[in-house]
Amino acid sequence: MKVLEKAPAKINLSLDVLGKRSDGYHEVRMVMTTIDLADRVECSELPDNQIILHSSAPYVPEDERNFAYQAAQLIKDKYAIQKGVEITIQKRIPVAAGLAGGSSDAAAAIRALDRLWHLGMTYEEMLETASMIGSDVAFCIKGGTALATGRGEKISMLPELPPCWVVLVKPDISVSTGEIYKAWDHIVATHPDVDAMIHAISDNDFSTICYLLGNTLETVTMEKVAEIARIKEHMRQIGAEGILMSGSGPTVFGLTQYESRMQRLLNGMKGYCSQVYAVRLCRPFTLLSEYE
Ligand SMILES: C[C@@](CO)(OP(=O)(O)O)[C@H](O)COP(=O)(O)OP(=O)(O)OC[C@H]1O[C@@H](n2ccc(N)nc2=O)[C@H](O)[C@@H]1O
Ligand SMILES: Nc1ncnc2c1ncn2[C@@H]1O[C@H](COP(=O)(O)OP(=O)(O)O)[C@@H](O)[C@H]1O
Repeated sequence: MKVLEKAPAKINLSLDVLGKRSDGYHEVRMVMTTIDLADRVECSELPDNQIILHSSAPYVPEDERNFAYQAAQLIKDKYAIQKGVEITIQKRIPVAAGLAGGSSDAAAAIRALDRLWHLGMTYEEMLETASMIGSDVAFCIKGGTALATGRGEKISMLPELPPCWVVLVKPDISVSTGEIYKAWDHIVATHPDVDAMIHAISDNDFSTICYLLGNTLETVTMEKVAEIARIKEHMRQIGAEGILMSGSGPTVFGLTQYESRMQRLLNGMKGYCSQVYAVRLCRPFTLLSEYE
């Protein structure tokens, strides 16, 4: 038997850091949403007790360092599964981009293995496994639009965003999430208004959502990657209604409700950067346990 799951990328609409915790992580408050730029994760049962993983992208580990591999190992241990699995990941999400590609692959593997091995996992059980892999994996279990708190693993679902286009521009450079958080400790931070963003989403108010976009990590990454400021300025000139860096970066996204403006952004930014995508938003997943 084979099970296929889509693994969509996320963007952060509002990302605030409240401070450093005693466990080394940072306490965050962030509003995130999934977008229709997605990897594909396929899980096929193997008769013998092993995990094999293939990825279509270079530089993505295919052993226990891969987050989807870790998901399979954790589930096999927790549910005492004596069978194996072959995981094939077709990567479309740029790697180390602030788009949570690896986290979403892990979440997709959890959903896929729940179906493959008929485990009947509840959402809470999936969240528990997700949190053992990485901070962003819990959000990726259901996707959609949500508030994430704690180190990112506590999820409260929010209403869906008004429909819009998301244009993504990924500079040809990668940053380390850990280093960006560490550098944040030494800056005078600006704090986005996360509560106002939640209200704007509840009001379905697209222009206020655009106005309130904010990411406290942006200043840090911008100091390291000068191109981010240039991309933002270029997108502003073309006419994106809201512009922000996602996560720890370096990907910048622009929002627009107009197809003509999306086309202008896509064409304008393609001449400027090699990795440019225009996508829609994604609805949250309905989990198998929620059908019952
Ligand atoms: C910044 C965000 C925003 O959504 O996304 P990305 O830029 O990675 O997409 C996340 O907080 C990233 O989450 P994730 O990528 O899962 O991070 P993890 O693997 O858990 O942690 C990587 C490293 O980042 C730091 N870290 C992460 C999360 C957090 N709340 N505080 C931290 O200080 C820690 O140093 C940790 O060792
Ligand atoms: N399935 C995966 N896809 C991509 N990267 C992965 C995966 N599993 C583990 N990784 C590791 O995680 C690192 C961060 O990848 P990614 O999740 O794409 O970053 P970000 O959260 O910044 O978007 C990569 O450099 C890679 O070594």
